[in-house]
Parts: sequence; structure tokens; C-alpha cells
Amino acid sequence: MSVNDFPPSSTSAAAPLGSSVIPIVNKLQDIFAQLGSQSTIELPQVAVVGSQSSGKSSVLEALVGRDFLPRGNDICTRRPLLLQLLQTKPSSDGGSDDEWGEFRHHGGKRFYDFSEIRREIEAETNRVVGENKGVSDQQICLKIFSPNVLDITLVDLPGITKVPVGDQPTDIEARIRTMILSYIKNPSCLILAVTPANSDLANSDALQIAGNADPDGHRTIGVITKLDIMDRGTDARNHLLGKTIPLRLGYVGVVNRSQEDILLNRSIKDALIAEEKFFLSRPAYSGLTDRLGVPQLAKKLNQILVQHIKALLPNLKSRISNALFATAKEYESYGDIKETRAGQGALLLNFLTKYCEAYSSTLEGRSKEMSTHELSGGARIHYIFQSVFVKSLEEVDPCEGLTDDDIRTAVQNATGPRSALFVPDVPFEVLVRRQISRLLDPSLQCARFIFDELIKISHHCMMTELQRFPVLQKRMDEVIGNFLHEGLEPAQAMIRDILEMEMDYINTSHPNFIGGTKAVEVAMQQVKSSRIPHPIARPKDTVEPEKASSSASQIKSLSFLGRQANGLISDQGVLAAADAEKSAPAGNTSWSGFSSIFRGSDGQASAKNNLLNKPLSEATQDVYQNLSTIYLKEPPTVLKSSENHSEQEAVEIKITKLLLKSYYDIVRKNVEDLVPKAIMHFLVNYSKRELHNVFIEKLYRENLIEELLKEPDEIAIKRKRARETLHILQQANRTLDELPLEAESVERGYRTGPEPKHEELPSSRRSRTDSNGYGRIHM
Ligand SMILES: Nc1nc2c(ncn2[C@@H]2O[C@H](COP(=O)(O)OP(=O)(O)OP(=O)(O)O)[C@@H](O)[C@H]2O)c(=O)[nH]1
Repeated sequence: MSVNDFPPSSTSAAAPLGSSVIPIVNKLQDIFAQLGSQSTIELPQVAVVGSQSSGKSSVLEALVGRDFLPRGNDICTRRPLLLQLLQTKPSSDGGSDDEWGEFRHHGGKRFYDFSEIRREIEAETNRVVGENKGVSDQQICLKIFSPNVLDITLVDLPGITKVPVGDQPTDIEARIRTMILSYIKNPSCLILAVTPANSDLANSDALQIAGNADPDGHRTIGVITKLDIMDRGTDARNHLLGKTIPLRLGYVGVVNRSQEDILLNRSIKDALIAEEKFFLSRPAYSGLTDRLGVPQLAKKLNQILVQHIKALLPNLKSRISNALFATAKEYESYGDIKETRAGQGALLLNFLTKYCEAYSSTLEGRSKEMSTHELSGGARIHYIFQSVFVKSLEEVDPCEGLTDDDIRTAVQNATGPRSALFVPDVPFEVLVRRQISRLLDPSLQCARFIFDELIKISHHCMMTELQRFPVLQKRMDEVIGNFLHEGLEPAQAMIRDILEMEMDYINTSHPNFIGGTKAVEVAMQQVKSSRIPHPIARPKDTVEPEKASSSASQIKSLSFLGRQANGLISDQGVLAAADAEKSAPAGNTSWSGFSSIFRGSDGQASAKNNLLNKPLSEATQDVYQNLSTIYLKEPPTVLKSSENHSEQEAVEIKITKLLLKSYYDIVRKNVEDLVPKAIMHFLVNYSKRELHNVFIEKLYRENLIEELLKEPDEIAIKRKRARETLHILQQANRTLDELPLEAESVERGYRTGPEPKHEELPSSRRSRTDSNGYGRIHM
């Protein structure tokens, strides 16, 4: 067997755990540390599992290279020990003060003596679980600070035991297994499954529990300890070759210090030399250099760490570039600081102009940030005009709120004390005015809606860069708010004027107005058609032949309405009225006249006729003999028009409604057209035209500039922080661009082949190895 078959000598073979990735990880840690506490790289934990006294603590210690863990034949690890290794910068003198331990339960107290650390672990274990072999899942947290370690967490776990001893509960095995699983089931936990060589590998608790947590074997390394105390004539060659139980990442055989070595205070340095000698002296292990010794174990762990870091890199890269983009944007939003008055003035003017441009663009639909999800800016204004305002007016019934009784009462009121000869135009005018007045509120409301929209647009136009000038932002907000109010007032005044104009003069000559003649005609037709299904009305129909003349009479009576749309009284109307007057018989009881002409004629006429037909003396006698004193009923306080509708009244109501509807439609169209025009002119377009001038007048003032451009302190701080972060991220980005190559080279350097010669080691590694002299295993 040649020397080359064996592990290289410890001085050159030392492969400090993580030393090769330290430069990479350090750079990354530095980057992330600067970015804040949350952005750190997660390195895997390394947990050692196995049955009691299998040598777990010894393996950990050998890996760390310091003698600080309680070890013994009896149960030693009775609480999980969370060992956080933290790299520190070496002091200039490289003194022993460079390395120390700190327990969480002792606050910031530093333990420079590692034997004292061991004693403290024992004392702290006893404090919680007593001295009689009790076990607990309560962690002991120990931090080891050293310039020679990689930031990584190691976990020493209690060994699996079967038979309860001392204060242990009956279910001790299940409890310990659960405790172990809670650590090793984490996918970023590397498992060192420790089995002593002097026990049966097929019955290994370590491999069994590791198999449960990591069935694919991607993160389990088999460690076989106590190769030195195997039965004479036996060896672990087949185990190490994976012939007994195959393991994806394979096995490493180690020889740790025996209990005797510990008692004799044999150092780890000596133990490593002894281990090397042991393997050299055992032919059974020839050709297995890559699986023998603590240095090889460290090498394997290094490989996995490098792979882990490599796997992290793409994600880190995208995190960095996202952060870079976001920070650059944030920094941009804080803008530059202008020192000179002229510069500040230009900046202010620039803001005001940009704001006004954004305002106009939004209104005109030229905004760059136009939404594809919802209407915005000018489109919302158009929507309010057409789909809210116009649509609502179109849906309004012109006679809403006007019952037939209302109309009848209005007609009767308009005729005053007389029975009117004609259907008067006053009620129509009164009623139509009343209906027109109802258009005022929605019109004013429409103006208010548009005002609210403009306020919204004004807020939307506040650029993000203005956030750093709250005073300016507030003043701009005030100015535009007042300015829009100033536009709202004339717009509303104009709307009131439009409605007042409409109410002030009822233009019955409007070309689209139905006119009286047509209204009468339509009303008559409607009444006629409504009578057809009511044969009960026949008796009155007997006067049908006279209807034409009666109708003519009506037409005359409505001559004020019987004008053509051009305002002239129609010939037809006048002539028909004249003819009708001639031909209409006195005492006509037809329904088809107007109340103004025929109202009350029936009963009164017949009584009068009876009296007139008798001789005067007879009649007088009758009267005075038969009549007693007549008492009138007191009239009620509130008088309502009679409840019985005559058909004439029905016609009158219909005519009035037709006229109302026709005229209301004309006014409604005017309002639908003019109100948006007034709002656009006085409010929307006015604000677009004048906003810039108003800003200049109110804000662009020499004496205001400084106050308006005053940044709050926090913005200055934020800008500074964003600039620093940006700088760090740019650095990080550059660093990460270099890293994949480094990581690959590191990985190649850790192929489990022959170690590079001393001179080939990276300087950082070489110096550490040299300083130890014996290749102490650092992390
Ligand atoms: N001869 C020899 N003894 C070893 C070896 N590894 C460990 N030991 C001894 O075995 C005993 C148990 O070792 P520990 O490292 O305490 O084992 P452990 O698995 O941590 O024990 P618990 O934490 O109590 O479960 C100690 O006396 C060690 O000195 C080895 O490779 N060879």
C-alpha cells in the first residue's frame, strides 16, 4: 500500500469546514447585513443524530476543532445544544481574545475559556433536568465567536436511548425521537447520522431516523465512529463502501478521542494525528482515503454547503436586482436638492407646469397613465353628463307629482270666481313652471359631481416627486380647491339662470311645441278611444251629431292654445270656433264642451225653464207659499274641487297634460344641452385654461419659494438611506456577477480527490491552516 492511498497528512489535509465558502458567504453576508437584518442568507444547520454514546459530540467537536462539549460513556447530551458559529474579524494582534462563547441564558457574558463553556453546558443541563439523567427538549443556545468559523448552526442532540434510566420517563425513546425529528425534518438541515462501528449498522438508530426525515438521502451523511475499538478481526470496509446499507452521500469513518484520551487531556490536534496514523496502519482501509477521517467529513460538508450556496445564487440575484430597481425608483422619487434661489424657482415652476400639463392631459384623455380597467379623467366627466345627468332627466315623467286632481284644481283656481269661458292658459304655465323647476336640483347636482371629479383628478395629478414637499403639495391642493370652487359658482349661477329663463318665459310659439290645436285634437281622440270600451256611456253618445259643433266651440274657447307653432292664431281654429258658436244649441248637455262653457248649465237651466214656462203670478205664489227659509251649510275651511270628474274635465286634464309634456320635453332638451355646456365652460375648460395662471399668481412668489420647497427631515433621511442602499445594491450586483465562477471553482476544489498542495490553497485558507500548524478544523 502506497502512502498516496491514505489521507494526506493533517497539516495539508485540513479542510476547514466552510473555509472555502467563507469568502463567498462573507461577501454575501456583508451585502445582506447592510440591507437590513431581514435579508440574510440561510445556511443549512448541521445536526448530529445517533444512539446514545455513539460519539456525536466527539464528531462535532472534532469538526469545530475546539474541546468544549461534555462527553462520556454515560448519557451526556440531555438537552439540544444549538451551537451558532459566528465569524468575527480577527484582531490586529491575533490574540486569544479573538475567540469566545456566549450563552443565551447568560446574556452578553463572554466565556474565553472553552473548558468553562463545557462546565456551563453541564450546569445549565442540570439546572433544567437535574443530575439524574433527565432529558428535555429545551435548547441551550451557545454562540461561538471566532474569526475562523463560518456562520453556521450546528445542533448536538440527545442520543436515542431505549431503556429509561434515572429520572427518565417510560416513553423516553419516543420523546427523544420526536425531538430529533423536529430538527432534521427541516429541508435545510444536513444530517450526520452517527453509528459506532462496534455496533450493527443494520440496526443503526441514526440511519433509521435519518431515513425517516430524508428518505431520498440528499442531505444525510453516514458517519461511522469508533473504528479503533472494533472487534479484533473485523473492519468497517464494507460499511464505508455502502455495501451494507447504501447511502446517496456515502459514509465517512472517523476515530475520535476515547474516554481515556479525554481523561488524559489529549488534544484534538493529537487526536487527529493519531487518527491519521490509525488509518495508515490498517490495510483494510486502503484505497478509501476519501471516506476516512474527520478532514474528509469536513470536506463532504463543505461540498454540500457550496451546493447550497450555488442553489441560492439565482434567487439572490433576482432579489438584488428587484431591490435595485425599486430603490433606484425610490431614490428618483426624492429628486435633487436645489441650493440656489434661481434653481429653486425653476424647480417650483417646473412642478407647477408639469402639474397643469398632467391636469389638462387627464381631462383631454392624453394621460400617459391611462387605465384600461376603468374610465378616468375626461371620460368620467362625459359619463356623468350622458349616463348620469341626461339619462336621469330622460327617465323623469313630465307629469310626475301631478295628479289629475291637481290639474283640475289648478284649472279651477285659474278661472277665479267665474266659470271660465275658455280653458285658461294660466294653469298650464303654472304647472309647467313647477315641473321645470324640478330640473334645477339635478342640474346643480351634476355641476357638483363634475366639481368632485375635478378634485379627484387634481389629487391624481400630484406627482410622486411632490411627496417630498408637503407644504407645496398642501398649498397646491388649497389653491386648486379654491380655484375650482370659484369655477363652480358661476357654473351654478349660470345653471340657475338657464332654469329661470326657462321658467320666466313659456314660449308656446316654440316650433317643437305641440300647440293648442293639436293638443285638443289628440285629447279628443284619446277621450273618444277611451270611451269605446264603455257602452254604458251611450246615453250621452246620443248627442254625437252635435259633437262636431261642440268641439268647434271648444276650439274657439281654447283659441289661446289654438295657435300654430308660429304664434299666429290658426284660421281653422278661429273659423271652427265661429261656426261652432252659431250652431251650438243653448242648454247643450253634451260632455264634449269645456267646463268653462258648459259647467253647471244642466240643472240650473232646467229649473229656470220650469219657472219661465209658468204665468208670473202663479209662479210667484208657488214660490212664496211653498218655500220655507233656506239655510246654507257652512263652507269647509279647506275647499277641494268637486270629486266628480265630468268628461269635459277629463278632456281639459288631457289637454293640459299633453301641453305640459310637450313643453317640458323642449325645456328638458335645452337643459340637457345647456347645463353640460355651462359646466364645461365655467368649470372644466376654465380650470384647464386658467390653472397655470392661478398657480403662478398664488404660488410662484419670491417670498414663498423657500417655504414651499421645504422638505421634511425624514425625506432627507430617506434620500440619504436610498442613496446608500442603492450603492450597496450596485456593489452586491457586481459581486454576484462574479460569484457563480467562484462558487464553481470552490466546488471543484472540493472534489473528494487528492488535496491541493499547500501552495495551491487560497491565501485565506493557507493562513488559517498555517496558524494552527496541525490543520485544526475550523468552520
Ligand atoms: N475509542 C473511541 N471512543 C470514542 C470514539 N468516539 C467517541 N468515543 C467515546 O465514546 C463516548 C461517547 O462519546 P460522545 O461523543 O459523548 O457520544 P455522544 O453520542 O455525544 O453521547 P450522548 O450525547 O451521551 O448521546 C466518549 O467517552 C467518547 O470518548 C471513537 O471514535 N473511538
